[in-house]
Amino acid sequence: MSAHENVVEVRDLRKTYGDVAAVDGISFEIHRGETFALLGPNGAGKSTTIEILEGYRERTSGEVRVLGTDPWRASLDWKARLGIVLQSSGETGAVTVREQLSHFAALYPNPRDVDEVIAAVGLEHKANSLIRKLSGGQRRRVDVAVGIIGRPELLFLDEPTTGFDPEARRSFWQLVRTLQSEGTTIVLTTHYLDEAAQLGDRAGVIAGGRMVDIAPIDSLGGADARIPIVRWVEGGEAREERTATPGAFVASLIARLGPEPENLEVFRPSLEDVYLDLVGHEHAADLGQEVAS
Ligand SMILES: Nc1ncnc2c1ncn2[C@@H]1O[C@H](COP(=O)(O)OP(=O)(O)OP(=O)(O)O)[C@@H](O)[C@H]1O
Repeated sequence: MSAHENVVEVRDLRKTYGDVAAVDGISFEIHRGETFALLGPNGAGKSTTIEILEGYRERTSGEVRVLGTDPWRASLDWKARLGIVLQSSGETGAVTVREQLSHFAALYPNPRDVDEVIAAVGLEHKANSLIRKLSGGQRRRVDVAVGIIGRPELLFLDEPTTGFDPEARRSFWQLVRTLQSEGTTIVLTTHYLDEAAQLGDRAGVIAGGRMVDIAPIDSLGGADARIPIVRWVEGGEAREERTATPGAFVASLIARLGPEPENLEVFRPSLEDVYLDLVGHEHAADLGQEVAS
């Protein structure tokens, strides 16, 4: 069996801030050409991990290799092979969209065409607008454009679609699919589980600085996580049964309780259910906020 080429290799990574272990001994690999989603609640350690991979933050201990190099000791040539879309750029921009992209394009050895990138992020009609006059979602698209202008081998997308309207998210996903088809390796952090499911090949779930699961997205939580659940109320009490044969189980309930068991429902746990189980229900409120915003 041929081994995957690892673009990212992390072994027992730790990062402490005083007494706080922001990242507490995580290990994972990312293969060339895959999209790896890093999931986890607020404060889980995702940004710290990503910033260490990008070479922005020094680790406390552990082994890290990104494109074969230790990011903390990497050269500018190495940096030119990465594309980075930070959580927020703080970009106020007294320049136009086209000027900004031309500026960044000039820093790379083999940049993409500026106008093609502007079109890819759907900003053709804003190419000559000052960045500070754009809406929040439009500025975010400029961040994405800057991230891909250098034709990166490895692209980091840290909550890329926060603030996008639904249509803009769909077109962003389309853009990511194009990058995937060109062979770009992508590290994505997101609180939108549908985004992870749409774009990710595998996901790592971090909680409290530890990797609680790492698997292809549709296998997260293990084989049993998506076994259907039957819920009903019996004698005033909520009951629940996990069963691979829900039809037969409901038939047995009907035989016992009559044709309409109270509050009967049968459902297969969604990715969100599996995720919440993995990170613990105390984090459900964080996710709720993200979904609602
Ligand atoms: N510069 C810092 N100094 C001290 N503590 C920090 C620093 N940066 C992060 N932390 C702490 O480390 C932990 C992990 O933070 P991190 O930003 O990596 O989480 P995250 O998973 O990216 O969260 P979010 O989803 O909110 O972006 C948190 O407890 C945070 O308060």
